[in-house]
Amino acid sequence: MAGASVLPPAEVLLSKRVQELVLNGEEPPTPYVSRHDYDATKDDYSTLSLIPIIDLGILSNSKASTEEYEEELMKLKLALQSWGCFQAIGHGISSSFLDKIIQVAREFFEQPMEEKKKYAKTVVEFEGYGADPVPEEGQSLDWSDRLFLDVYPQDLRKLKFWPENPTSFREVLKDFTEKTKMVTELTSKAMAKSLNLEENCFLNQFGERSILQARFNYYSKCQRPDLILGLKPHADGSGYTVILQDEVGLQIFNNDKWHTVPKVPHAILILLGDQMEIMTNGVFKSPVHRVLSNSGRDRISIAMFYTPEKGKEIGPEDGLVDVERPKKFKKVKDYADIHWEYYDRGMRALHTAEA
Ligand SMILES: O=C(O)CCC(=O)C(=O)O
Ligand SMILES: [Fe+2]
Repeated sequence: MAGASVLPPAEVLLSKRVQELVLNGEEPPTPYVSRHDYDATKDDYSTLSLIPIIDLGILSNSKASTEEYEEELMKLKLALQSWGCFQAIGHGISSSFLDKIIQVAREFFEQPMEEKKKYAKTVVEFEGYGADPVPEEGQSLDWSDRLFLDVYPQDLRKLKFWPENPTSFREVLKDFTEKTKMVTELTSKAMAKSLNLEENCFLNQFGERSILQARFNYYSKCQRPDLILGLKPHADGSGYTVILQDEVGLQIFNNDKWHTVPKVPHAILILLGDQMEIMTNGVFKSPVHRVLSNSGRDRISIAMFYTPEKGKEIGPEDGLVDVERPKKFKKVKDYADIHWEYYDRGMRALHTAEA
């Protein structure tokens, strides 16, 4: 690691992209060191997990009550109780489109720095090209670059941050937003049905102006995957998050172990955030997850955060509260803001919503 006696403050480091450090052949500066569990005798990727694969195609016809449908619904419920995530197939987005958006994301990140910096954010903002906002002193930094954009509702789009190159970027992202909305509708209904709730209950909690934010993540190759993480352990503050990945790297913490999310071609990972744990009164889990860095290859992921509308109160569904399972959470609004306050300090915010 760089052995300078005066550490550059995070603000200075974050004004430079990880991709720049790599291109300049610089060693990872100390604030990026965050990993303490590396075991050289084990292969990091060996615990390819048994994260359930759910066919949303089977669940898309909510009137069907075939054996196959009931079985898939049960699988979905078990997946979200035990893992808080699942790999969705039969989601209705074509493989060629998924390849296209990953390709467009890759083309964006592979451009020269000056082109990407046209969309640069400051170190305290969320939206735009750069890194997460500066965390509190002492918190480690992530070995990644990202482009973060509000994509829905449409009037919240700030096009000054939307790349014009590659030329298809904006169109593809608009399309992907529409398609992701369809997937969230299907998923929200299926989750409700799996819990014997009215199928629109979660959609109603998210509200008409439910939010979608896109985060394009680029994880550069890293010389020290034993010490440095692509993304530090966290749970999402969203309702839930829809994730595409072009390579393995994402890990879910479950039963005291990290499990690597395998690459299932053209599957989409649906990962619950804290707000779904609140709405389900703790029946479904919001899993802690992280991203490894890798010395051999880079990685692209696209995360779409699906979050209840601004200012809307959400809380546990009545149908999931009874004497045996008393209300675990209170009603909250704009939980994502609280989530970020705690995230900056390397903490989870879920306890602030406890009843
Ligand atoms: O890169 C990934 O696979 C996951 C990204 C993630 O967890 C996030 O952006 O919150
Ligand atoms: Fe996440």
